[in-house]
Parts: sequence; structure tokens; C-alpha cells
Amino acid sequence: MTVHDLELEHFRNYQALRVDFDPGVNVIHGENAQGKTNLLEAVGYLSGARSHRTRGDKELLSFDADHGAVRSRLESRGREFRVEALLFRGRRRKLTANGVPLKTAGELSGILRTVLFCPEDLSLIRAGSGERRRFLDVSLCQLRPRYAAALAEYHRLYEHKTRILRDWEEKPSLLELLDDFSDRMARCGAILIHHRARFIRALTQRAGAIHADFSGGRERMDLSYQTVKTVTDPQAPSAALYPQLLDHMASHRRAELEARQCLSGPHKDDLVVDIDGRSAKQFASQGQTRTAALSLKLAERELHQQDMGEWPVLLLDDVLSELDSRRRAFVLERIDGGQVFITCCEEELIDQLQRARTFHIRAGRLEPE
Ligand SMILES: Nc1ncnc2c1ncn2[C@@H]1O[C@H](COP(=O)(O)OP(=O)(O)OP(=O)(O)O)[C@@H](O)[C@H]1O
Repeated sequence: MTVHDLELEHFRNYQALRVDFDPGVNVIHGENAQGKTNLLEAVGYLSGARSHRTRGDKELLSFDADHGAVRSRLESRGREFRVEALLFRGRRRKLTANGVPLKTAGELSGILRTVLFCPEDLSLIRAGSGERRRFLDVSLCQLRPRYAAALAEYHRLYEHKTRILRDWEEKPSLLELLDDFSDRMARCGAILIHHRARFIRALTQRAGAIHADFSGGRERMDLSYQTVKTVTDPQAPSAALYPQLLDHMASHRRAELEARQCLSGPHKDDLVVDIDGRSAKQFASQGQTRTAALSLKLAERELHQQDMGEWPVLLLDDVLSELDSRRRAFVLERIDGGQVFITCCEEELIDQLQRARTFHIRAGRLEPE
């Protein structure tokens, strides 16, 4: 997959930008706060109309602008696409591909896939389970459209059930709906667990091998999937998982009513990361945390490649400067193949990336080469 060019209008600190990219490695270089991450964010937005830094589109619009645009010509699965996202303050965005309006943002993920690694990804290892579930969800939504649909439905049901549990004492009639919502959550939840388990199994093999290479064979990383306790084999077909989830919900019915929260279901799942048999969340050093998070992302990238037969676009935000020279060389070797965008502040890194095309950014503008 290749992003050939990008055009931005009133996007973050870019008033107007038009740039052609290299199909290989692109280095976005500049001092702090000049717009490197904003440019990477715009490339990432082409996949799934989603930003890794904000939920709402209005933050993407330049301060004081009431509309903006992201446009690109890109190549995916041997076809060329012209993708456009028009953003408005206070109005729904408009997405099109080759001039045809798109109904959902998911249709954009079907065209372009990206894998991003940014400093915030260290929380993949360090933070609570929510960050790791988000990682699973973002990957799986790109990989499996059925997963994306089940996840959206699960979130909707979760919100409804939470409202029932919150308000049932004031409005006891709501309780009549509770079991139906639990049943539907168990059906959707079974689909999520099945896909998560299979994805984690594939990820374990790849990420473990990458982490071993990364650490020069000195460390071993293991991943395991923690889900609802009554599930005996999470990789089983969703029809087999459904009654097991229902059992768990039934045994937690009273506790949910008392706690006024959904306590049962895959919204509490975790991806457990161990290094040399110990919890990475609790014991990993800063360097180990960075290596483990990066191994997960590089493994995710390889799974996309395996799935589609072509590399997703890799976005590395401010990653290399934090690695020692051996690990940096390892990453540069590993990302050979496919299109890559790397942001950096240091001139010396540019020298190391000899085959790359470099873009110098200052205050939301491209400096002439
Ligand atoms: N909606 C917006 N409109 C205008 N400017 C914005 C908007 N959002 C962020 N900015 C500004 O864009 C500038 C560049 O931000 P960006 O995160 O891209 O910096 P960077 O070059 O990656 O810097 P660093 O090396 O420090 O990470 C910042 O000064 C930020 O305040």
C-alpha cells in the first residue's frame, strides 16, 4: 500500500500543503512543535478517518477555521484511489473514494491500512488493560470487517445495559429488558473473543520472535489472553462461546445490579505481556517497555502483510531517537519493504537513513529541499 501524495487544507497547523511521497522510507524532519506529528496524523487519518490523538474531528481543524480537507492519491491491492475527507466545524464530515460517498469510516480502513507507533504506545505495556484492548480492537477492525461490526454493536449494547443497571432502582420496569441485553451482549461478545484469541495466537509467534531478535536473544516475551473466566477455549467458534458467556453473566447478575455496572463480558479482557516470565506491566524497564511495545507493533504490521499480501503503511512517530544504535539498526532493517513514515528532530538520524526521502517541516510548511 502506498500513499502517493497528500493535500491538506486547514488541518492542524497546516493551512495549505501539497506533497508527493516516496513509496519507500519518508523522513519528516523538523524542530519541536513544527507539525511533524500533525503530518503523520493526517496520513493515519486516511485509514479509517480516525486520529490517534483525538476522538473528535473538530480538533483537527486549524484554530479559527470552520472547514478543512485531507486528500490523497493512494494505491492499494493494485488499484488507485483518490480519497477525500472534508471536515466541518459543527457538521458531519464527508468521506469519498474515487468520488463515491462512503457511508462509514470503516470503508476507508478497507482501502488503506496503517500501523502507527508513537511515544504514547509505551502505555500499551505500562497502562491498564484498556490500552491493550484498544490495540486489539484497532488492529482487528482493520483486519476483520465482521469484528468491527460486532464491536460497534457490543459498545451500543453495553451503553444500554449500563443505563439499565444505573437507573433500575428509580425505574424498576427497566429490569424487564436486562436479560435480553445480556443475551445480545453474550452473542456479540462471543464473536469478539473468538477473533481476539486467534489474533493473539498469531501475534504471540511473531512478536516473540521479533522481541528475541531485538534483545539479541537475551529476553523472551510471552503474550497470553485473559478473558471471561467461564470460557474454556477462547479460540472455539463463537456459537460454543456464547453459552459460556451467558453462564458468567447469570452468575454475576446480582453483583451487576448491586454495583450498577456491567461486570461480565469481554469489555474487561486483557492481553497479558510477560518478559522472562514476569509481568512486563509491573517489572519492565523503560528500554524493555519500548522494545516490547515496538515488537507488538512490528508483529501487527507483519500480520497485515500476511493477511493482504502487501505491507500496510507504517507510521513511526519520534521512535528512533529513543533507541540505542543497535536497536535502531534492528528496526531499520526490520522495516525494509513497504512504505514508512518516520518523524525525527535529529539531523544525524537522516544520515543513517540513506535511502530515505527527507521532508523538512517548519511551522506547518514544507521547506524547499
Ligand atoms: N487544531 C490546530 N490548529 C492549529 N495548530 C495546531 C492545532 N493542533 C495542534 N496545533 C499546533 O501544531 C503544532 C505542531 O504540533 P506537532 O504535534 O505536529 O509537533 P511536532 O513537530 O510533532 O513536535 P514534537 O517534536 O515536539 O513532537 C503545535 O504547536 C500545536 O500547538
